[in-house]
Amino acid sequence: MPSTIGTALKVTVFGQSHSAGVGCVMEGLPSGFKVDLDALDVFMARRAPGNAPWTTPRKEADSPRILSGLNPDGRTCGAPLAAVIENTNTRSQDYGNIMGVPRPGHADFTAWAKWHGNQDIPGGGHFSGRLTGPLCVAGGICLQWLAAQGIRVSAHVAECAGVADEPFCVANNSPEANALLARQMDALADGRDFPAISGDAAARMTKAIMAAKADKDSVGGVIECVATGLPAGVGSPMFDGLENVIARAVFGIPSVKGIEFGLGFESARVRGSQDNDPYEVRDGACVPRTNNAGGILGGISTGAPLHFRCALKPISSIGLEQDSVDLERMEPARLAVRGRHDATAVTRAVPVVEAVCALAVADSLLAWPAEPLR
Ligand SMILES: Cc1cc2nc3c(=O)[nH]c(=O)nc-3n(C[C@H](O)[C@H](O)[C@H](O)COP(=O)(O)O)c2cc1C
Ligand SMILES: C=C(O[C@@H]1CC(C(=O)O)=C[C@@H](OP(=O)(O)O)[C@H]1O)C(=O)O
Repeated sequence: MPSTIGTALKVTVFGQSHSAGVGCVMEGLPSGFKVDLDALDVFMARRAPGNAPWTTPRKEADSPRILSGLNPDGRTCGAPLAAVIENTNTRSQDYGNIMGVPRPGHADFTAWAKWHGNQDIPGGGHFSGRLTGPLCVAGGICLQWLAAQGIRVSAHVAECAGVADEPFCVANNSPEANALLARQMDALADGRDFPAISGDAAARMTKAIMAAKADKDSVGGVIECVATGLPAGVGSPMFDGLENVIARAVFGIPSVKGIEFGLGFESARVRGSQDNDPYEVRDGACVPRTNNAGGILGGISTGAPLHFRCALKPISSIGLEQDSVDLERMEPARLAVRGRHDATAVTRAVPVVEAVCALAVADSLLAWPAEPLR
C-alpha cells in the first residue's frame, strides 16, 4: 500500500494514529536550503490537536524530530530528509466497541474489506487525520522553500456549516485586485485563532460548530487556497498538469470529497465570452486580465494566482446512535462512537491544504519548470 506522492520531489508518509509515531521521508529536496525549524514548529501548531473547544482533546506536541537530510548547518544536504512525530497521548480503549462494528463514514469497513481484520483500527490507523501531521512537516518545508523564491501560499475556511467567509479576491487579475488579495493573505498570517478572513464569519462559524457538537454531531466545509508568485509556464499537459498534481495531493487529506479550480463547476453554467480571461500587455509581459482559469490552462501556470477550493465532509465519528453491522456475526448493530473527536476538520485542515498545495507546486517547479528560451 504505497503512501507516496511526487515526481521530482517524492514524499512518503508512514505511521498510524496509535503507533509509536507518524512521519515522512522526502526525496529530491534541492540541497543547500536552510530549514527554519522554529518556523516549522509554528506552522505545525496551527494543525495540532487540542487547540480549540471543538477539536479533539487529544494533546500532542507535534514537534517533528528531523532524523536525516540536514547538514550540521541546518541546510538540506541532498540525502533523503526523514522526520518523525511521536504519538504520546493514545487511548486505544476508546475503540473497543468499534473493533468489529464499523463506524459509518470512516474507513473501518473498507479497511476490513481489504485486510480482513489485520488492519490497525484504533485512532483510525493509517487513515487517521493524524497522518496530516507529517504532511505538514513535508509541506511546511516546501512552503519555506517556495517563500524563498517569492511564492506564497495561503488558505482559509471559505465556508463551514453553511456560513460563508469573505472570499479571496481572485476573479480579477488587476494589480489592485492582487494587492487586495495580498492584504487578505497578510491578515490570515497574523496569528489569528480561527483561519477566516472575516472576524464576523469566524464568530458565526464557531457558533455553528459548537451547536453541532452539543447535538453530538459534526459539520463539514470548504477550504479556499491561493498560491501567488508562480511564474507562467510551470506544469505539464495531460496527466501531470498542475490541476492533476494538486488534486492528487489534496485528496490525500482525509475527509476531502471534492475540488474545483478557478470558476470550477460554475464555469459549466456560463458562456465562453464570460469564462475566457482576455490577455493584455503589462510591464512588457502578456497577462490574463481576469482569472476564471484559477491560474492554470492546459495544466500549465498562466502567471495569475493559482486558485482552488476543496470540500470536506463532516467528521464521521459522532456520538449519535447509527445503524451499522457486527461484521463477525453479520447481524445488524447500533453504534454510538465514543472517544475524542473533532466536531469539524475544516479549521485544522487549513494549514494541511497549504502544505499539500506547497508540495504539489514545489514538485511541479522541480519536475516541470518553464523551459529556458533557446
Ligand atoms: C485534520 C483532520 C482531523 C480529523 N479528525 C477526525 C476525528 O477526530 N475523528 C474522525 O473520525 N475523523 C477525523 N478526520 C477524518 C477522518 O480521518 C476521515 O474521515 C477518514 O480517514 C476516512 O477518510 P475519508 O473521509 O477521506 O473517506 C479528520 C481529518 C482531518 C483532515
Ligand atoms: C490525533 C489527531 O486527530 C485524531 C484523528 C482521528 C481520525 O480518525 O482521523 C481520530 C482521533 O484520534 P484519537 O481517538 O486517538 O484521539 C483524533 O484525535 C491528530 O489529527 O493529530
